[in-house]
Amino acid sequence: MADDTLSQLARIIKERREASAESSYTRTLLDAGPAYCARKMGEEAIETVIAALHDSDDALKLESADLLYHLLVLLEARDIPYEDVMAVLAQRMSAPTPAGPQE
Ligand SMILES: N=c1c2ncn([C@@H]3O[C@H](COP(=O)(O)OP(=O)(O)OP(=O)(O)O)[C@@H](O)[C@H]3O)c2ncn1[C@@H]1O[C@H](COP(=O)(O)O)[C@@H](O)[C@H]1O
Repeated sequence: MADDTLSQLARIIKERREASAESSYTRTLLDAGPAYCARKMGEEAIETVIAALHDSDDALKLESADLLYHLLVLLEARDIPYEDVMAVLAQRMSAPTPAGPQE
């Protein structure tokens, strides 16, 4: 279900390449290019860290949603299919788990 939501959002973001910039925030991000999208994602990552350290669970959920959206936009800006990232994760799940940090 959650994975389905992400894949649907990735599809909508791709479709927004054809939308008008006036009607679509995503289109304005894509028009600004990968470097701008990367900067926006970095800002959202920092806001997520701050929420994790100082804010409520609800605030962290909202920042996490912003972060996931901006990551998907960045992948689209770089023409990297969302499914390729999922394939990397799936491959890791089927591989032996690496050792964790040493004490
Ligand atoms: N999931 C999201 C989503 N999450 C976060 N955001 C936007 O990401 C921005 C968060 O960045 P900031 O906190 O920096 O907000 P900001 O200061 O307004 O942004 P800037 O002016 O600095 O760019 C906000 O404007 C949020 O509205 C999103 N914008 C769109 N979507 C989805 O993307 C799809 C396409 O949206 P449109 O492109 O708007 O049609 C739709 O399904 C939307 O629900």
